[in-house]
Formats: sequence, structure tokens, C-alpha cells
Amino acid sequence: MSTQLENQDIELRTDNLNIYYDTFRAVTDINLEIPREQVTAFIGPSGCGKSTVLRSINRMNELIPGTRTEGTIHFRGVDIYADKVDPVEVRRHIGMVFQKPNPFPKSIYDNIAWGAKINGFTGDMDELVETSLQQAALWNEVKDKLKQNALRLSGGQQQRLCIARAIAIKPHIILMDEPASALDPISTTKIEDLINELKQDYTIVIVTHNMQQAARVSDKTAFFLVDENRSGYLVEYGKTDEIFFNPKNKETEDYISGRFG
Ligand SMILES: Nc1ncnc2c1ncn2[C@@H]1O[C@H](COP(=O)(O)OP(=O)(O)OP(=O)(O)O)[C@@H](O)[C@H]1O
Repeated sequence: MSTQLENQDIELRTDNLNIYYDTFRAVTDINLEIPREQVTAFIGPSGCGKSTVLRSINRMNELIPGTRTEGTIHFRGVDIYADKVDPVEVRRHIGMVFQKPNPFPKSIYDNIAWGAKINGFTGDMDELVETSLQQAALWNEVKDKLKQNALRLSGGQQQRLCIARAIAIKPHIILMDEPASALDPISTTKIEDLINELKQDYTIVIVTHNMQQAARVSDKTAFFLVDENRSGYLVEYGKTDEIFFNPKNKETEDYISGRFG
């Protein structure tokens, strides 16, 4: 997939995105411009379609039978749902980290090396493993036990390993679906610090139920609600400071003040 940047500041754009599970329209007319090398947070009550939109960004939704996507998503100028585009290739550019850490039941080293090999990496594997672990702020904790099974790491370490695994493929975007919700406060802080570091090199989109977390880590925030048909829609999208402290929309204000104020 050869990409071309339309606008250097915009990494990805959705236009009139509608996503269905069979006949149920889970989200309606989502129009978003995700800025490059910044953090965008998706917030809103349960069921408003945050994860659905997130998964559509790297075509993970298609792995769920009965899903249908209308509208377009352009990543660096390329329509990622076009017929000629391979979804596996899309996922190489747009990686994902899930709510529950899901390392492979293999060594720490192999967790990183395996994905890179499958994706055709032929360079110095030791170096890739080290730099990926360093970027994920895990290297110092695991450098002496790279052959140990990853499942023996703590939950927070496992999640940073999953981030290292995503980074090793050298994506442009990392999608994170509630990446810290299963972790203790100290591990959560580490993940948040890491997100702040990573945005120097990556575009990050994060779903979170934690308003404080959205306020701390994101540059832009998208607030979703459901309409009378239970379909999710975008109420307001803008700079995080404005969404939290000076929202334009009454519904945003009510939600933020109820959950955050
Ligand atoms: N695999 C699926 N099959 C059918 N319906 C689904 C599926 N996944 C999600 N939905 C429905 O789509 C809507 C949006 O769900 P989604 O998980 O995207 O919302 P969310 O805002 O991420 O919720 P939460 O905050 O609880 O994770 C909901 O009505 C949900 O029931």
C-alpha cells in the first residue's frame, strides 16, 4: 500500500462512516480528522460505538461476521477500504493494543521477534527487540530475562510488551482500546507516561472510560453519544482543553461535569 500525505497534519480521515452489525447501525455518519503524531481520545457512555469506530480504523471489524462499513476512511490519502487494499497491509501501518494484555505464550524475545519476522523483517533482530522494548519503557525490567515466558510478567509489564510488539512492526498509528483499564494505578501511570513519549513518533487513538486519563494524555477528544435508535454519533470533537473546560455542546458539558467535574 503506497501512501501519500494529503495534508501533513492529518494522519487519517473518516467521511460519513456508518458501521452495521447485521441490520443494526452501530454508528452513524462519523466524520473525524485524526491529527498526526498526537493523541486522540474517544470518550462517551457504554455502547456509543467508541470501540466500533476504533476497530474500523485498521479494518479489525471485518473479522466480526455480519459487519458492514459504509463511508470512507483515508489514511495518508489512501482509501483503506478500497477493493485493491489488503487489510493485513492496513494493520501493518495501523497497529492495535487491546484492553486485556494478550502476549503470546512465548518468550519475551519471541513476542517481539515473531510478529516482525512474519512481517518480513530481515534486519538485526536483537537490535529490534531491544529498541522496541526501550521505546515501550520495558527494557530495563526485562533485559536479563528475555528468554522467560511473557506470561510470567505482571499485567502492566505484559501490556507494555504488547505495545513493544506493536511498535516493532513500525506502524504509523497505534490504536489503544482501554489499554490501562485492567491495570493498577502505578501501571496505569506508566502506560500514560509511555503514551506521552510515543506520540513523538506515532499517532495514537485511545478509547478510555477514564475522564482524567483522557484529559491527561490526549490532545484531541471525540465525544460520542447514542441517538434514539441506539446508534452512536459524534457529539463534539476538538482540542481536549476545549472539550473539557469550554465545550460548545450542552450534552458534552453535562457528561463531562457529571463524570469529571
Ligand atoms: N460483535 C457485535 N455484534 C453485534 N453488536 C455489537 C457487536 N459489538 C458491538 N455491538 C453493538 O454496537 C454498539 C456499539 O458498541 P461498542 O462496543 O463499539 O461501544 P463502546 O462505546 O465501545 O462501548 P463500551 O464503552 O461499553 O466498550 C453497541 O450497541 C453494541 O451492543
